[in-house]
Amino acid sequence: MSFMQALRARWADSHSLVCVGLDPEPAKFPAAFSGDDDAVFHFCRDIVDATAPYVCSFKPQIAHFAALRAEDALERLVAHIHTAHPGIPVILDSKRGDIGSTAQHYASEAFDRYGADAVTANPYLGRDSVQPFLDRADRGVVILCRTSNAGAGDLQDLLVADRPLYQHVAAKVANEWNAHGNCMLVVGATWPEQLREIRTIVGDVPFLVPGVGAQGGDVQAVVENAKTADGTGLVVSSSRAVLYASSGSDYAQAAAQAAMALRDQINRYR
Ligand SMILES: O=c1ccn([C@@H]2O[C@H](COP(=O)(O)O)[C@@H](O)[C@H]2O)c(=O)[nH]1
Repeated sequence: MSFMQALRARWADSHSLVCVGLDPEPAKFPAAFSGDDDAVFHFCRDIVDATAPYVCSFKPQIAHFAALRAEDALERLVAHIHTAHPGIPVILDSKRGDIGSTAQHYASEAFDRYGADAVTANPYLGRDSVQPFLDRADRGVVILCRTSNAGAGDLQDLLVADRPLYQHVAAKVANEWNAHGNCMLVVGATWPEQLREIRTIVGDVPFLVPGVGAQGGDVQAVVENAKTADGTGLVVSSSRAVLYASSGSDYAQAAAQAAMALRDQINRYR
């Protein structure tokens, strides 16, 4: 089954558009993990197991593992998700992009080393830099379009032929780069108007939407502005608000509660 087929099946089976982001920060782990040499894996595994019933996907962010020299924990975590929770796709958030010969290795890193079902990619080197990802038709390619951060507009809003650059990215991905039907776009929850504009440009291309929870994005505006006609089309990602919902011994239950509450909040507006 391809990534897109798996995502659609999971949207239906879980009745959830929630993606839990896996951004380990040991300083925020509960006290029980102090002295645990494999704390990154154990903490993330507990979060995955507790939140799995409420999610359509998981999104590990690679820098959070690499900075801790925990790439091995990331490999084992993705393998754990596939084994313990088959059918839940994993989106590796690595925002890669380089000349084609190097991008080939980034694609292999995401899909062959880590076993991700999809990967985030940076479009600003152009199509050849993303082609090695696009060519893996069974995997997803999630392309940065209008990011959630405060400075997103510095470059993404620059007018090119009378349209903001992010709209060119949206149109190019939807009309040219999505030949295998394996593309998604990153559009931040913090930009409701842009969510609506981009949905108009790209039809049913799914969005990965970070920025709810810790970044303050408005869930109602996200869903109402960016869902597709069938009430799907969105992978709404939250990391810190779920992972660190409690720093006590109830961390896993608190994470499950936060994921479930986000699922229910989203579903109210679908
Ligand atoms: O535009 C973007 C693209 C990616 N991210 C990533 O998503 C999570 C957000 O974490 P929260 O704790 O839910 O704020 C993080 O991994 C970012 O690197 C993004 O925020 N915005």
